[in-house]
Amino acid sequence: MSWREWTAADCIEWIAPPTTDDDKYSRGVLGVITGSPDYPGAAVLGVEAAWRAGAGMVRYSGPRPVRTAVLAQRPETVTVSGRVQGWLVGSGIDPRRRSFVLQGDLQRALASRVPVVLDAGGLDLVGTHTAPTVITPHARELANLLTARELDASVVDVRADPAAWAERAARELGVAVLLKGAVTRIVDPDRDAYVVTAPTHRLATAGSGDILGGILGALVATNHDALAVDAEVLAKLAATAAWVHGEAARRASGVVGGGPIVALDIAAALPGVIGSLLTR
Ligand SMILES: NC(=O)C1=CN([C@@H]2O[C@H](COP(=O)(O)OP(=O)(O)OC[C@H]3O[C@@H](n4cnc5c(N)ncnc54)[C@H](O)[C@@H]3O)[C@@H](O)[C@H]2O)[C@@H](O)CC1
Ligand SMILES: Nc1ncnc2c1ncn2[C@@H]1O[C@H](COP(=O)(O)OP(=O)(O)O)[C@@H](O)[C@H]1O
Repeated sequence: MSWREWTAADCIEWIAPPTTDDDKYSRGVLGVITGSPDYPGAAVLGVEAAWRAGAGMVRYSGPRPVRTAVLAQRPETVTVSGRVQGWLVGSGIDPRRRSFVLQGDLQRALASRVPVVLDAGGLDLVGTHTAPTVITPHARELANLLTARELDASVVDVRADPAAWAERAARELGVAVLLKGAVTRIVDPDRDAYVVTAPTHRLATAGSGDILGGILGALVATNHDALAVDAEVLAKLAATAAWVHGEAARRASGVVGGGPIVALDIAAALPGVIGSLLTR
């Protein structure tokens, strides 16, 4: 299998600017089930990134205190259920502590025949999906997921040969895989394989992966028409999300002379990155 470095030029096709005929629904509605009383921030970060990456609407579902935190940061967010064209599920959820209500919401999302981004505490739901799905593990999460499926892999194994394990996971689980790291690898079950090399290690900061989930969720929602006719688009959207994420972190850090950034800084830099892709 050959892995190709994904570039800015590759991203352009997947960054759809709104047109005269668009409204918030046609742009793409992202449904988000993330966060928990232990990790409310993960929900705030993912929702913020989804808005900043161009979703037409973000619908958030989660426990009341988390909803309150999400709305405090981003009052544009809708918290009633309704039609969605993409799901972002799992960031900031502890898979061992999912409530009955949450379990029902997750099952409905996975059964809804709408494309899904599965992150963190939603990763174990892979296999119950009914539409094109991309999982976004880091090395330890991928090792845990594979081991739970009796495909024994340690974090050391995954780190030693991330490409092979990402490919194996895509094949065995029937989903696109975005394996996070300083080099992010994206592969789909039909073997399209892309690499995104992070332009800054400042990305390695808590909550950065939650931001990536929001970007990818927004891209899934805004490209719902293309995804409906070709599931392979999902790997390209995932590679675009990783590239945009890295570039936003590079820009955010540049503003402070190459210094430290926090996850929300990455989200704040997204409109500039997307705008400059559109004017290339
Ligand atoms: N502000 C927030 O609410 C935040 C919530 N977060 C959420 O916290 C939950 C747990 O996240 P973590 O996965 O960091 O779990 P933990 O912080 O519980 O770490 C679990 C284990 O995974 C290892 N690990 C973490 N990142 C790794 C990597 N890139 N490669 C290999 N091993 C790695 C750690 O060393 C640790 O042994 C997730 O649901 C996540 O979405 C995090 O994103 C941090 C910020
Ligand atoms: N050393 C590194 N250099 C560049 N990017 C990194 C590095 N380590 C992690 N990343 C990126 O930072 C993000 C971290 O996500 P994740 O592991 O989910 O953390 P969190 O759970 O705190 O959000 C991922 O996009 C990953 O690719």
